[in-house]
Amino acid sequence: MTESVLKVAGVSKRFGGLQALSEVGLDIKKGQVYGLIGPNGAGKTTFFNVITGLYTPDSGSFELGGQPYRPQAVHQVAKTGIARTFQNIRLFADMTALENVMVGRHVRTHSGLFGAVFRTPGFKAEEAAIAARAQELLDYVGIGRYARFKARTLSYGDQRRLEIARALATDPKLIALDEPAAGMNATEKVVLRELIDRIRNDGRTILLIEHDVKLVMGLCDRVTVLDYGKQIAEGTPADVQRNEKVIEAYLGAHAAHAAH
Ligand SMILES: Nc1ncnc2c1ncn2[C@@H]1O[C@H](COP(=O)(O)OP(=O)(O)OP(=O)(O)O)[C@@H](O)[C@H]1O
Repeated sequence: MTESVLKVAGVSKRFGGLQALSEVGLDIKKGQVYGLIGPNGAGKTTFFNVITGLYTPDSGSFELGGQPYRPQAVHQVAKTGIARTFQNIRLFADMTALENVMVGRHVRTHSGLFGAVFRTPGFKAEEAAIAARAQELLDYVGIGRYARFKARTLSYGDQRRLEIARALATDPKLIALDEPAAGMNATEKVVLRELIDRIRNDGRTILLIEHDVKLVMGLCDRVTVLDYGKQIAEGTPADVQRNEKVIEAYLGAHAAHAAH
Protein backbone atom coordinates (compact mmCIF):
# COMPACT_ATOMS: atom_id res chain seq x y z
CA MET A 1 0.00 0.00 0.00
CA THR A 2 1.23 3.45 -0.86
CA GLU A 3 1.84 5.60 2.20
CA SER A 4 -0.39 8.55 3.05
CA VAL A 5 1.12 11.99 3.03
CA LEU A 6 -1.89 13.96 4.22
CA LYS A 7 -4.81 12.23 5.83
CA VAL A 8 -7.61 14.30 7.27
CA ALA A 9 -11.04 13.33 8.49
CA GLY A 10 -14.15 15.07 9.78
CA VAL A 11 -12.98 18.61 9.10
CA SER A 12 -15.69 21.18 9.84
CA LYS A 13 -15.55 24.96 9.95
CA ARG A 14 -18.35 27.41 10.59
CA PHE A 15 -18.35 31.17 10.10
CA GLY A 16 -21.30 32.56 12.08
CA GLY A 17 -24.36 31.06 10.41
CA LEU A 18 -22.44 29.64 7.47
CA GLN A 19 -21.19 26.06 7.47
CA ALA A 20 -18.16 26.55 5.22
CA LEU A 21 -16.90 22.95 5.65
CA SER A 22 -18.87 19.91 6.84
CA GLU A 23 -17.05 16.73 7.76
CA VAL A 24 -14.56 16.87 4.91
CA GLY A 25 -11.98 14.08 4.69
CA LEU A 26 -9.30 13.06 2.24
CA ASP A 27 -6.29 10.84 1.98
CA ILE A 28 -3.47 11.96 -0.30
CA LYS A 29 -0.88 9.31 -1.14
CA LYS A 30 2.80 9.90 -1.78
CA GLY A 31 3.49 11.00 -5.35
CA GLN A 32 -0.07 12.01 -6.16
CA VAL A 33 -1.37 15.21 -7.63
CA TYR A 34 -4.65 15.59 -5.76
CA GLY A 35 -7.24 18.08 -7.00
CA LEU A 36 -9.71 20.03 -4.88
CA ILE A 37 -12.42 21.51 -7.05
CA GLY A 38 -15.90 22.98 -6.73
CA PRO A 39 -17.95 26.03 -7.67
CA ASN A 40 -17.19 29.47 -6.20
CA GLY A 41 -17.71 29.59 -2.45
CA ALA A 42 -17.60 25.78 -2.13
CA GLY A 43 -15.03 25.92 0.70
CA LYS A 44 -11.77 25.12 -1.11
CA THR A 45 -9.76 28.04 0.21
CA THR A 46 -11.21 27.54 3.69
CA PHE A 47 -9.98 23.93 3.56
CA PHE A 48 -6.50 25.11 2.54
CA ASN A 49 -6.52 27.68 5.32
CA VAL A 50 -7.47 25.02 7.85
CA ILE A 51 -4.81 22.48 6.88
CA THR A 52 -2.11 25.16 6.80
CA GLY A 53 -2.97 26.61 10.22
CA LEU A 54 -4.48 29.91 9.09
CA TYR A 55 -7.97 29.01 10.36
CA THR A 56 -8.74 26.96 13.43
CA PRO A 57 -11.18 24.17 12.54
CA ASP A 58 -14.20 23.35 14.71
CA SER A 59 -13.38 19.67 14.36
CA GLY A 60 -11.15 17.31 12.44
CA SER A 61 -8.18 14.97 12.72
CA PHE A 62 -4.97 15.56 10.80
CA GLU A 63 -1.98 13.40 9.91
CA LEU A 64 1.04 14.42 7.91
CA GLY A 65 3.49 11.75 6.85
CA GLY A 66 1.83 9.30 9.24
CA GLN A 67 2.20 11.61 12.27
CA PRO A 68 -0.73 13.41 13.87
CA TYR A 69 -0.38 17.18 13.67
CA ARG A 70 -2.46 20.09 14.88
CA PRO A 71 -2.71 22.84 12.30
CA GLN A 72 -2.57 25.70 14.79
CA ALA A 73 0.02 28.14 13.50
CA VAL A 74 1.25 28.79 9.99
CA HIS A 75 4.99 28.64 10.78
CA GLN A 76 4.53 25.38 12.69
CA VAL A 77 2.69 23.80 9.80
CA ALA A 78 5.44 24.94 7.42
CA LYS A 79 8.02 23.28 9.67
CA THR A 80 5.89 20.15 9.90
CA GLY A 81 5.97 19.96 6.12
CA ILE A 82 3.19 21.69 4.19
CA ALA A 83 4.22 24.52 1.88
CA ARG A 84 1.63 26.53 0.03
CA THR A 85 1.14 29.19 -2.57
CA PHE A 86 -1.67 31.74 -2.52
CA GLN A 87 -4.46 32.63 -4.91
CA ASN A 88 -3.33 36.26 -4.58
CA ILE A 89 0.40 36.03 -4.99
CA ARG A 90 2.27 36.78 -1.76
CA LEU A 91 5.89 37.49 -2.50
CA PHE A 92 8.27 40.03 -1.01
CA ALA A 93 7.85 42.42 -3.94
CA ASP A 94 11.01 44.46 -3.34
CA MET A 95 13.28 41.53 -2.66
CA THR A 96 14.99 39.69 -5.50
CA ALA A 97 13.69 36.39 -6.82
CA LEU A 98 16.69 34.67 -5.20
CA GLU A 99 16.04 36.30 -1.82
CA ASN A 100 12.39 35.26 -1.93
CA VAL A 101 13.41 31.63 -2.32
CA MET A 102 16.09 31.96 0.38
CA VAL A 103 13.41 33.12 2.82
CA GLY A 104 11.53 29.89 2.14
CA ARG A 105 14.64 27.86 2.88
CA HIS A 106 15.18 29.50 6.27
CA VAL A 107 12.37 27.35 7.63
CA ARG A 108 14.93 24.54 7.59
CA THR A 109 18.11 26.28 8.76
CA HIS A 110 19.91 25.96 12.06
CA SER A 111 22.12 28.99 12.77
CA GLY A 112 19.19 30.98 14.09
CA LEU A 113 19.12 34.57 15.23
CA PHE A 114 22.49 34.50 17.03
CA GLY A 115 24.28 33.42 13.86
CA ALA A 116 22.44 35.97 11.75
CA VAL A 117 23.22 38.89 14.06
CA PHE A 118 26.89 38.06 14.62
CA ARG A 119 27.45 36.63 11.13
CA THR A 120 29.30 33.62 12.51
CA PRO A 121 31.34 31.44 10.09
CA GLY A 122 28.67 28.78 10.42
CA PHE A 123 26.05 31.30 9.43
CA LYS A 124 28.00 32.52 6.38
CA ALA A 125 28.62 29.00 5.12
CA GLU A 126 24.98 28.18 5.59
CA GLU A 127 23.91 31.35 3.72
CA ALA A 128 26.12 30.43 0.77
CA ALA A 129 24.62 26.96 0.65
CA ILE A 130 21.11 28.41 0.85
CA ALA A 131 21.81 30.83 -2.00
CA ALA A 132 23.17 28.02 -4.16
CA ARG A 133 20.12 25.88 -3.46
CA ALA A 134 17.80 28.82 -4.16
CA GLN A 135 19.46 29.34 -7.54
CA GLU A 136 18.99 25.65 -8.34
CA LEU A 137 15.30 25.93 -7.54
CA LEU A 138 14.89 29.02 -9.72
CA ASP A 139 16.55 27.10 -12.56
CA TYR A 140 14.26 24.16 -11.84
CA VAL A 141 11.08 26.22 -12.23
CA GLY A 142 12.55 27.90 -15.31
CA ILE A 143 13.29 31.43 -14.08
CA GLY A 144 16.95 31.14 -13.10
CA ARG A 145 17.92 34.07 -15.32
CA TYR A 146 15.78 36.39 -13.19
CA ALA A 147 17.50 35.53 -9.89
CA ARG A 148 18.67 39.13 -9.31
CA PHE A 149 15.44 40.79 -10.48
CA LYS A 150 13.03 42.19 -7.92
CA ALA A 151 9.99 39.96 -7.59
CA ARG A 152 7.60 42.72 -8.61
CA THR A 153 9.30 43.14 -12.00
CA LEU A 154 8.56 39.56 -13.05
CA SER A 155 5.58 38.69 -15.24
CA TYR A 156 2.53 37.26 -13.56
CA GLY A 157 3.27 33.73 -14.72
CA ASP A 158 6.88 34.00 -13.53
CA GLN A 159 5.75 35.29 -10.12
CA ARG A 160 3.59 32.21 -9.76
CA ARG A 161 6.58 30.04 -10.63
CA LEU A 162 8.66 31.94 -8.09
CA GLU A 163 6.05 31.16 -5.44
CA ILE A 164 6.37 27.48 -6.33
CA ALA A 165 10.18 27.67 -6.05
CA ARG A 166 9.83 29.29 -2.62
CA ALA A 167 7.43 26.57 -1.52
CA LEU A 168 9.83 23.85 -2.76
CA ALA A 169 12.65 25.49 -0.80
CA THR A 170 11.07 24.39 2.47
CA ASP A 171 11.47 20.76 1.32
CA PRO A 172 7.82 20.05 2.05
CA LYS A 173 6.10 16.71 2.41
CA LEU A 174 3.13 18.29 0.67
CA ILE A 175 2.98 21.28 -1.62
CA ALA A 176 -0.40 22.99 -1.75
CA LEU A 177 -1.06 25.17 -4.78
CA ASP A 178 -3.99 27.59 -4.63
CA GLU A 179 -5.16 28.28 -8.19
CA PRO A 180 -1.71 28.29 -9.76
CA ALA A 181 -3.11 28.85 -13.27
CA ALA A 182 -5.25 31.87 -12.35
CA GLY A 183 -4.63 34.72 -14.77
CA MET A 184 -2.30 32.69 -16.97
CA ASN A 185 -2.61 32.56 -20.73
CA ALA A 186 -2.78 29.27 -22.66
CA THR A 187 0.98 29.09 -23.25
CA GLU A 188 1.79 29.77 -19.61
CA LYS A 189 -0.68 27.06 -18.60
CA VAL A 190 1.11 24.48 -20.74
CA VAL A 191 4.42 25.39 -19.10
CA LEU A 192 2.79 25.24 -15.64
CA ARG A 193 1.33 21.83 -16.36
CA GLU A 194 4.77 20.53 -17.38
CA LEU A 195 6.26 21.98 -14.21
CA ILE A 196 3.67 20.35 -11.92
CA ASP A 197 4.16 17.06 -13.76
CA ARG A 198 7.91 17.32 -13.24
CA ILE A 199 7.51 18.09 -9.55
CA ARG A 200 5.36 14.96 -9.17
CA ASN A 201 7.80 12.84 -11.18
CA ASP A 202 10.55 13.98 -8.85
CA GLY A 203 8.66 12.29 -6.03
CA ARG A 204 6.72 15.16 -4.50
CA THR A 205 3.08 15.20 -3.47
CA ILE A 206 0.79 18.01 -4.54
CA LEU A 207 -2.61 19.29 -3.48
CA LEU A 208 -4.14 21.59 -6.06
CA ILE A 209 -7.10 23.97 -6.04
CA GLU A 210 -7.85 24.91 -9.59
CA HIS A 211 -10.72 26.34 -11.59
CA ASP A 212 -9.35 25.26 -14.94
CA VAL A 213 -11.15 21.93 -15.29
CA LYS A 214 -9.04 20.85 -18.25
CA LEU A 215 -5.87 21.32 -16.24
CA VAL A 216 -7.30 19.43 -13.25
CA MET A 217 -8.58 16.55 -15.33
CA GLY A 218 -5.32 16.27 -17.25
CA LEU A 219 -3.03 16.44 -14.23
CA CYS A 220 -4.70 14.96 -11.17
CA ASP A 221 -4.56 11.37 -10.01
CA ARG A 222 -7.57 11.90 -7.76
CA VAL A 223 -10.06 14.65 -7.20
CA THR A 224 -12.41 15.73 -4.41
CA VAL A 225 -15.37 17.91 -5.29
CA LEU A 226 -16.81 20.32 -2.71
CA ASP A 227 -20.15 22.06 -2.95
CA TYR A 228 -21.48 24.29 -0.16
CA GLY A 229 -18.82 22.86 2.16
CA LYS A 230 -19.83 19.25 1.57
CA GLN A 231 -17.82 16.62 -0.23
CA ILE A 232 -20.08 15.51 -3.08
CA ALA A 233 -17.63 13.26 -4.93
CA GLU A 234 -14.16 11.72 -4.65
CA GLY A 235 -12.34 9.62 -7.21
CA THR A 236 -10.36 9.66 -10.42
CA PRO A 237 -10.99 12.56 -12.80
CA ALA A 238 -12.95 10.21 -15.07
CA ASP A 239 -15.19 9.11 -12.16
CA VAL A 240 -16.01 12.58 -10.92
CA GLN A 241 -16.68 13.90 -14.41
CA ARG A 242 -19.47 11.34 -14.75
CA ASN A 243 -20.90 11.94 -11.28
CA GLU A 244 -24.40 13.41 -11.45
CA LYS A 245 -24.07 15.48 -8.28
CA VAL A 246 -20.96 17.07 -9.73
CA ILE A 247 -22.62 17.84 -13.04
CA GLU A 248 -25.58 19.36 -11.19
CA ALA A 249 -23.37 21.47 -8.90
CA TYR A 250 -21.47 22.90 -11.85
CA LEU A 251 -24.53 23.43 -14.01
CA GLY A 252 -26.25 25.10 -11.05
CA ALA A 253 -23.26 27.37 -10.53
CA HIS A 254 -23.06 28.19 -14.22
CA ALA A 255 -26.78 28.88 -14.38
CA ALA A 256 -26.39 31.24 -11.39
CA HIS A 257 -23.53 33.03 -13.15
CA ALA A 258 -25.46 33.30 -16.39
CA ALA A 259 -28.33 34.90 -14.48
CA HIS A 260 -26.06 37.70 -13.19
N1 LIG B 1 -12.99 34.53 7.06
C1 LIG B 1 -14.24 34.30 6.68
N2 LIG B 1 -15.30 34.83 7.35
C2 LIG B 1 -16.55 34.60 6.97
N3 LIG B 1 -16.90 33.84 5.91
C3 LIG B 1 -15.92 33.29 5.20
C4 LIG B 1 -14.53 33.49 5.52
N4 LIG B 1 -13.78 32.81 4.62
C5 LIG B 1 -14.64 32.23 3.77
N5 LIG B 1 -15.92 32.50 4.11
C6 LIG B 1 -17.13 32.01 3.44
O1 LIG B 1 -17.04 30.60 3.38
C7 LIG B 1 -17.53 30.10 2.14
C8 LIG B 1 -16.47 29.30 1.45
O2 LIG B 1 -15.48 30.20 0.95
P1 LIG B 1 -14.13 29.73 0.27
O3 LIG B 1 -13.34 30.97 -0.01
O4 LIG B 1 -13.49 28.68 1.09
O5 LIG B 1 -14.64 29.11 -1.09
P2 LIG B 1 -13.83 28.68 -2.38
O6 LIG B 1 -14.34 27.36 -2.79
O7 LIG B 1 -12.37 28.81 -2.13
O8 LIG B 1 -14.31 29.78 -3.41
P3 LIG B 1 -13.56 30.45 -4.68
O9 LIG B 1 -13.53 29.40 -5.73
O10 LIG B 1 -14.47 31.58 -5.02
O11 LIG B 1 -12.20 30.88 -4.21
C9 LIG B 1 -17.98 31.32 1.34
O12 LIG B 1 -19.39 31.46 1.49
C10 LIG B 1 -17.23 32.46 1.98
O13 LIG B 1 -17.96 33.67 1.88
